[in-house]
Amino acid sequence: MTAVATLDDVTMRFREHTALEGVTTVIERDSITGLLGRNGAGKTTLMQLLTGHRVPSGGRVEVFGARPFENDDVLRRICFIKEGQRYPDHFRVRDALTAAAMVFPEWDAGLAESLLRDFDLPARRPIKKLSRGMNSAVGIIIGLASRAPMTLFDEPYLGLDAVARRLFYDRLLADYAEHPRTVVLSTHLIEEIASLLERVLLIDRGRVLLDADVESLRGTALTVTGPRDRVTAFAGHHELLHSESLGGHSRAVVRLRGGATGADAGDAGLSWEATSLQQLVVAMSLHTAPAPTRATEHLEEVTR
Ligand SMILES: Nc1ncnc2c1ncn2[C@@H]1O[C@H](COP(=O)(O)OP(=O)(O)OP(=O)(O)O)[C@@H](O)[C@H]1O
Repeated sequence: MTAVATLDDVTMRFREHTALEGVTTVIERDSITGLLGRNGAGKTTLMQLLTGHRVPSGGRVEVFGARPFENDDVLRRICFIKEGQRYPDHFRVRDALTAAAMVFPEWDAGLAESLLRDFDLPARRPIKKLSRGMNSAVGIIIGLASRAPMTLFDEPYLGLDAVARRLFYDRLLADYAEHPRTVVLSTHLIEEIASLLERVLLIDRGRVLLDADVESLRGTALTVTGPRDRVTAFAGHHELLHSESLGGHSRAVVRLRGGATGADAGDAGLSWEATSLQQLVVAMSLHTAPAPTRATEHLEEVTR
């Protein structure tokens, strides 16, 4: 594994708010990493650190072996497509592409033209007159045609319809296969992009909750259902992420320990199914959310 970027014990504070705390991770060369997490988890902040838009309050960020902040040698190898990207008021679609062609050394004009056709974008229309989804498509075209060694997409699909999103995933995968590079993609549409991802970095309230190879995650999380006592007994041997009960029946999401498999759940008299990446992310994020009982206790304290 070769690292393109490393974050070492990184903290980012905004006055009294800590957006990231003790984040240590590696972004691998030529991989597609999904940056996941709930609203306000710290995904955009992490991308801003990787792209030199911010300097960490603590710890060290390195990209291509150096600190990215005000480092042209690093920054010219990075393309950052931000959520709701803005362009100069007078820019037409064509102007945005011409400007991008000057900024990115690996720019592929042929790819940009074919993407323009794919997304059905009018090259001469002023960008401020584009619909929200068309505006997002401009960012996606720039991100893909830049062929930047590290490309970051921060929730790139505001307003994009399902067909255009599918187009994005297909074109990304096809171009990535021919021109491997490092892609980091933040999204809430986990189910849609799960098959694209090679790595997943899950951030929860500023901390890393999961940093793993997607392949290695497969089969390690199960959703088991059955009589409550059996589910409880089985979950006791593994890491319980989430559970719900109705009458004497329970359903639980567990991360397996000790090389266990679905067959072990079957032997324990339970029904089981593999947990999808989305289910796993939701269960893990809920697992760390403040417990309702604690919130209630706090409320009671305040009322008293
Ligand atoms: N400039 C800032 N000043 C103060 N707080 C900030 C600033 N930028 C971000 N934050 C806070 O840091 C936290 C992380 O924000 P961030 O935008 O990184 O989250 P996110 O994971 O990208 O969220 P979303 O999925 O909603 O886009 C949030 O609580 C946010 O309010």
